[in-house]
Amino acid sequence: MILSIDSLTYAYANGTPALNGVTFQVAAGERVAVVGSNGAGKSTLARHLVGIERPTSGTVEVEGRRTDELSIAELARSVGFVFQNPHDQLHARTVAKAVEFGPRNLGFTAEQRARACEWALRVTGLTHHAQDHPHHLSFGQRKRVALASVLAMDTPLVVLDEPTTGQDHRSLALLGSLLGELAEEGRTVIAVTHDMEFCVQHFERVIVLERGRVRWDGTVEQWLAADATALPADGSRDDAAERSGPPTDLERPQLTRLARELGWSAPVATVDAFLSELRERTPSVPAN
Ligand SMILES: Nc1ncnc2c1ncn2[C@@H]1O[C@H](COP(=O)(O)OP(=O)(O)OP(=O)(O)O)[C@@H](O)[C@H]1O
Repeated sequence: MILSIDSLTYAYANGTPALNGVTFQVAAGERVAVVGSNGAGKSTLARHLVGIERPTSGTVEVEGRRTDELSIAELARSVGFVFQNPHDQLHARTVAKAVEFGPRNLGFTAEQRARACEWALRVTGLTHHAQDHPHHLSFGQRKRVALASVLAMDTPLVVLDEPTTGQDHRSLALLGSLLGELAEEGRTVIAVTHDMEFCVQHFERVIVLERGRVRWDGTVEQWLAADATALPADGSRDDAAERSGPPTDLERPQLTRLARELGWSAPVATVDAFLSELRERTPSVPAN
């Protein structure tokens, strides 16, 4: 297992509880989407993976080593973290320098640095912006610079916090093919996201967080097909969650919800899958 989280509980200094007994493991090469409503604890969880936060109790192990025994610099060799807001990450005067910063800190040779940066700029579509000042780019482009600067560090685990925010259609396609490329290389990707279409298209496993707990953990197919009122992953009932109803259904893709409303049993999540199911049910709908 590249990541092993056991009974992770965390409360902020002001006493706000953010995580409550989170337990799951991730195998090398998996692509995992962490979803859940505002305040569920997703970003807090992501920050534990890079050591920005440390557990109040419980453990987080990356590549078999407990994160509370490692410095942030040591963890940076194993985990790359792309912040939700690129401002938190970009301090260099050019895009190229921003992307080179991490590999330089990790002690890459000049040749390794050049290769890693060239690749990271290319796969994020930024080669032509290498000499631009990051602050002169759009928000979506700056997010891709932040992504490139993490990819260039060549870590086995990459954690993305809301990667699709501010990305246009072309950039989303680029991000999708990049995730495919990372998977082929056997790198592990964990993304915190509110973007259900993105989650269904590019991830194989979904973890639903709710009020600091794991409410659901399974494959994308199981998640699409699951009953929205399913019990929490640990089999226990959370009274507070019960009172507020089952929010997980709201987090499924729009097309999945539409297909359910139409009474279709097959889980459908993309336009192609929807059309194919529709054509099967309604022969009068022309094939394109
Ligand atoms: N710096 C902080 N100090 C105190 N409480 C915080 C802090 N950051 C987050 N929290 C609280 O911790 C809980 C979990 O927040 P977190 O940001 O991890 O949720 P999230 O699932 O990432 O939400 P969102 O989808 O809105 O980004 C919330 O109750 C939030 O108000």
